[in-house]
Amino acid sequence: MKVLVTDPIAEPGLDRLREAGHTVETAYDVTGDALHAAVADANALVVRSGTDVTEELFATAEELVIVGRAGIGVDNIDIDAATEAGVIVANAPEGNVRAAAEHTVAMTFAAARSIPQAHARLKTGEWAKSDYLGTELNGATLGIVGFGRVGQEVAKKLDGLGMNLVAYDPYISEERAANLGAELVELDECLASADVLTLHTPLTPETENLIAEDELAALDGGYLINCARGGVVDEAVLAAAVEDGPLAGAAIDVYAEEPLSSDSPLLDVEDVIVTPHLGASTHAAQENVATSIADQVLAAFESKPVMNALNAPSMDASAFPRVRPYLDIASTAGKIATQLLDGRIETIEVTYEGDIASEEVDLVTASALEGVFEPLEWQVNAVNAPRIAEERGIEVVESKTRTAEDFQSLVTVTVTNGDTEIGVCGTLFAGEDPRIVRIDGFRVDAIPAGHMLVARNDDEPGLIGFIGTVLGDADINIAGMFNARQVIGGEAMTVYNLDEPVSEELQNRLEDDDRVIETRYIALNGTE
Ligand SMILES: NC(=O)c1ccc[n+]([C@@H]2O[C@H](COP(=O)([O-])OP(=O)(O)OC[C@H]3O[C@@H](n4cnc5c(N)ncnc54)[C@H](O)[C@@H]3O)[C@@H](O)[C@H]2O)c1
Ligand SMILES: O=C(O)[C@H](O)COP(=O)(O)O
Repeated sequence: MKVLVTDPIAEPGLDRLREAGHTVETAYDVTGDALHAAVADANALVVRSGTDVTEELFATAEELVIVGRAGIGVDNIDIDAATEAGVIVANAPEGNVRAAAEHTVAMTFAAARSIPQAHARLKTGEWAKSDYLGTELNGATLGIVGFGRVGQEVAKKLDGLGMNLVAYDPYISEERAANLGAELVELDECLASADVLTLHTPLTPETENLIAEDELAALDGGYLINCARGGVVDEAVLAAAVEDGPLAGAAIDVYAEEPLSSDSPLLDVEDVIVTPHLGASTHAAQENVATSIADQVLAAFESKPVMNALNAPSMDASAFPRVRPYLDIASTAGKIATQLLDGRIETIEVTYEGDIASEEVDLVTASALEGVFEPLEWQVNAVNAPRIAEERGIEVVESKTRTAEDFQSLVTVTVTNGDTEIGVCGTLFAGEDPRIVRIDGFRVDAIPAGHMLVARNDDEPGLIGFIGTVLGDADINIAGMFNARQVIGGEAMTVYNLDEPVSEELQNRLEDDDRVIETRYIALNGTE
């Protein structure tokens, strides 16, 4: 597999990929056509914030399985386009949290005590002691906008230094905030009470320019710290607010456009301190995020759950071995059910019975959907199958019961069109041997692999012989067969495992016999 790395990541991450036998190609500062050419045959793309991963890039990157973001923010990656293209997007949301929080604390002190300004003047020989009278953080109020991982880590650190904490975050509980000593408030109250306002939200349509002229006016006399994302605060307005407006100062690590242009108004204002997006730049953080992303790339290559996938079902790695064997059986049951249903699929139900019902089954359901859509879509996988269902207006239902008749675990995929429904039920004998045990209410025992023929016929003597003869005349060997009926002399279903495919012409020959109601040929794994 080829892993293309377009932003610098730490060597231990690259080593992990190489040691697993993959080719690692680095292409830093590459954009436009050169980037498109480099990604064309890549199976994984690893980035930080420096690469724009766009819809156009996904259109070029036909071999791509995963985009790994060695860090937190994914605003540079078009996740919707990735999902459409069936590509997993994963980040490393924990590895640089401490580094980002430490940088925020450093920037808070730098702003409150004018450290960079005083430093620069002393370096030029000026002893400007009387020009700098700072703000003491002990006893001052810290307003935190966005109380997630980094915001909470900053809260812990600055609480320890004697600051009072208020936080604005519409998506967390008051209890969580209170446990960390912060009072959860609305944005206006947060701005009004803060001496230092620190931003820790992602950049989203909702947070873009969240802090503009009115908000900075409300922060009257305070400092603004942004180590989250450029674009959350309006930079021109901020520069003016520090230059001769309501703010005492600002410390900024991230910008709407990076690298920051040399004509940015932020650079002209002495009390706006700037760093070039250094929040995650510590040895420890870079090693953490690089190895985390390498592990996730390797998991994706091996079709294992990707721990921090943002657009695909993920699961606890320790539970995966219990669920893994059901992925194939669910996908196969989905394929068979779809091929047996006449007409458009309107709903898909995935039912879990027995032991499997106690597991996390998102991944199994995604696999069942992948199977259902496989005959319909050119490129479908567990990442985009839920999206395909949604786009087609197909309702997906998941249900669980703890009992499973005579089996340890059963997974049933049922597809419906109006009043017609086809359910295909699979299990694993002895925990590993896949079997289809029910099709449309008929109890069967079929090996779900290779070439299958499902025949519905009258339950009459000689019928099985007739089908066997027709197949034999066409030189098709029967590897296995299971016949089922619900009542004697009623309708029967026979499932054949064959060594060769069955042509339409042969199916017509079978169906020309009045006793044969219909036949369906299904090609499963291993039939290429
Ligand atoms: N400067 C750096 O190098 C650096 C390093 C790490 C993280 N970051 C950035 O820091 C930010 C926070 O990272 P994190 O790991 O804490 O993310 P997180 O997802 O853990 O937390 C983000 C928080 O923002 C909240 N939020 C979302 N929309 C909001 C809104 N409209 N108003 C208020 N709160 C809102 C969410 O509820 C969540 O609690 C991200 O943008 C990340 O990219 C920057
Ligand atoms: O979101 C992040 O993880 C940080 O902003 C770090 O970005 P970087 O990896 O480009 O330094």
